[in-house]
Amino acid sequence: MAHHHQHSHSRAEKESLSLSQQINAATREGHDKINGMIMSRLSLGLRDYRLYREGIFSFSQVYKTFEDAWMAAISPEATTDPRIKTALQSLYSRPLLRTPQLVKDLEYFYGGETYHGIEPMSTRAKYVSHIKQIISQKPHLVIAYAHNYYMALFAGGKILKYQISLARGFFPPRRNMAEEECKAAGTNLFSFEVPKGEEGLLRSGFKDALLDIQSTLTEEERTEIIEESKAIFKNNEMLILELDRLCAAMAPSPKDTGILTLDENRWMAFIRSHKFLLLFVMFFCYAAARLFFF
Ligand code: HEM
Repeated sequence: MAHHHQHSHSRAEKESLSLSQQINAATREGHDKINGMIMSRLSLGLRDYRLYREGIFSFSQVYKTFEDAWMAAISPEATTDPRIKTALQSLYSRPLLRTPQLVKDLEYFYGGETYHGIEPMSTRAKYVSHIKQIISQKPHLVIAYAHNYYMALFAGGKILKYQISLARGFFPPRRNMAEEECKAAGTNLFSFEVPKGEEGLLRSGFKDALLDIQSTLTEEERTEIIEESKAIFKNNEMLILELDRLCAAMAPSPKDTGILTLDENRWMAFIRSHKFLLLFVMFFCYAAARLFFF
């Protein structure tokens, strides 16, 4: 009886989950994995801004592609289904857009250097063409991209910004710019051009708008948004693995940033690289104990 009650209760709860909560629940595993992957690479990226800028270059391509596709889908001449067009218009908020902010970050980190384009056969390029194609076929999938890539900035993004701001000597000096100015010039990705203290309103504004429009979506569209969210986390992983290859080809300078990331892998790596030493120490202790006590 009690069991039955509990069961129906949890089912009722599940049915009342908002689309945002359903996305978060469906991507929890993927999220935890990417979270670990990014945090364990952060201290390396902060040793050399050339590694960090390679990373934000990848993500700038993602934001630019879905934001451009979004603008196209809600423009007056777009042929988007009016129902979806209205939904995408009500989610739109200019200060959320990351493309202009990432352009500023990249301009700062590249300075006078020539900015490389996107390599045709790269993971980035494939992800970009996937986003273009899927959004042109199913414009409601903009919601998956917007939810995951904007909400990310209000949780993990805050933590990243804080860690980046602590990194000593990370921000490359620029002519006529004090260190604080450099810091601001390189972290636009994580800042929103709204009056101070109103950032939370951007986040809640997006969530409220999504709550308002979710009932205008069909069951199938909602399912597709959840499925695409899972694909987004898989694709983020692919981007990170590509960055590993790209960064391995660049030699980071060995200076330490003093940033310790939450990283259990460090211990595993220590044990792996010192296993013979650890074995020897254990054997030695055992032998010493035998010698003394028996
Ligand atoms: C590409 C990478 C990432 C994406 C797309 C992403 C996306 C998201 C999304 C969509 C949420 C749910 C937010 C909400 O509904 O309000 C979230 C929550 C969160 N993320 Fe991330 N995230 C990413 C990386 C990270 C990283 C690297 C960290 C680690 C610092 C992190 C830490 C968190 C935390 C602490 C939460 C809040 C969890 C909660 O409230 O239950 N995320 N993220």
